[in-house]
Amino acid sequence: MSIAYIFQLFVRSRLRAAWQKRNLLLFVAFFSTVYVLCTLLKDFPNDMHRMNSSDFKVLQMANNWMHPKNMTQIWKQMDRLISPAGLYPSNININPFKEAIRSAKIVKADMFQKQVSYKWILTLEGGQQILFKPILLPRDHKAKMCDSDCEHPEYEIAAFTMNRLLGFNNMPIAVGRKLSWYRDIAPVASNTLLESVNQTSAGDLCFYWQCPKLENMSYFCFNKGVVYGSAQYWVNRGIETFYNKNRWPYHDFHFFSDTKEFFHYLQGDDRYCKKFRSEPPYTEDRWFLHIIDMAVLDYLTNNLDQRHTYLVDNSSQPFANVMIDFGQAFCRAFSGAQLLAAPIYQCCQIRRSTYEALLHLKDTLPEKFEWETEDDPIYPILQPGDFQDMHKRLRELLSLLDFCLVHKGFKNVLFD
Ligand SMILES: Nc1ncnc2c1ncn2[C@@H]1O[C@H](COP(=O)(O)OP(=O)(O)OP(=O)(O)O)[C@@H](O)[C@H]1O
Ligand SMILES: [Mn+2]
Repeated sequence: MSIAYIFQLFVRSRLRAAWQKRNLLLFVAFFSTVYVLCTLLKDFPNDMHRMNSSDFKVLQMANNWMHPKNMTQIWKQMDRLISPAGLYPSNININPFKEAIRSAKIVKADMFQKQVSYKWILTLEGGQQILFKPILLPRDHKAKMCDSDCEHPEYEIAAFTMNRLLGFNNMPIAVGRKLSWYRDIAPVASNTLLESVNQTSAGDLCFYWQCPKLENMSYFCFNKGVVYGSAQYWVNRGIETFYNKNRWPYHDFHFFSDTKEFFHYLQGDDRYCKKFRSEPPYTEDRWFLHIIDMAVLDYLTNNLDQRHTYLVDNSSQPFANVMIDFGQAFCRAFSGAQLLAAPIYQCCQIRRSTYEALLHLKDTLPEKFEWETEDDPIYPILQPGDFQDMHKRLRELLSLLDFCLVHKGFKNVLFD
């Protein structure tokens, strides 16, 4: 046996060992890949909210993530995000949820005849419902009919956007949605909804509706059956409005109050605030500071209609504050706007996070608002005049708060 032969045997055995090891490596690599893929898929779509927008777009293109089989999961996940702190956490990307509300297939459509505004309740694939308020009135503010209680659903979207930008995160997600009556609604509509409209020879869908404060009914049409409106996530929890002695304590701060008395309080007298603070549940900071947050959003959007609304748990106990009902906001006919800020300037107390969000938005509001709404089917959500009024009111709120900070000191005004 020559040395060359022994060497050859040695080389061959090394090569064979290397080959076997390679197989082993391949084997390990294959199963690791399968394991990693399984882990990723297990959390999909649960992990959607951790993605940024570009990840989301890639995923959308690659996976058809709004496939019917994923929808139940998406809605379940949205429900799981609800906590006493709000309807969704601040640090998540809500674009996937907005997209789902805006485009999931409608499987059932009905009129929603609670309260007074014209609205539908739509069930989406996967079982989630949305409150859909069709836009009936022209978008320019000269044609506003808010003083007749006819609603502008686009303001629900504006209010939602501000609620999010202020970090409240307690308004159900509201986005614009474009629907075709013929394609999306008629095939799944209840008889009540079908019978409520008449089709004209031109293919428009028309109906009469009573705006509460108008003497006669108004006539509205969806041209060629195209319907634009606000689509709002329906919170599947018990929801209640806080009434006290047949009055609404939050409203006592403004337009239900005696005007003369109010101007007295405008001079910096906080007696009314003290009285309010002494009545449960407003003795508790959490509830009281929510009223201040409501006043911030109502003042910014010039909204009179909001009441203190909250979710209850299974034992009917208050669980989380929410904000709803901004369809009559941005009403120029309402002249007592400064009264909407009464809880703020009379009590001179506010969450530090709300104050800081207002400070931040003072200079960034136009770009932030644009960023949040630019892809909406009813963009621009606000007419330039309405937007400028809102920005002006934001600066006014900061001046009111500056006054408080100077007179009462930071530690008495800002709550952590
Ligand atoms: N997103 C939602 N999730 C769950 N419940 C909701 C939601 N939006 C509204 N509701 C319920 O439906 C009721 C009517 O809704 P909303 O206040 O928007 O109607 P409206 O006709 O504009 O009322 P109003 O006549 O007071 O202006 C609310 O009081 C609340 O109980
Ligand atoms: Mn309303």
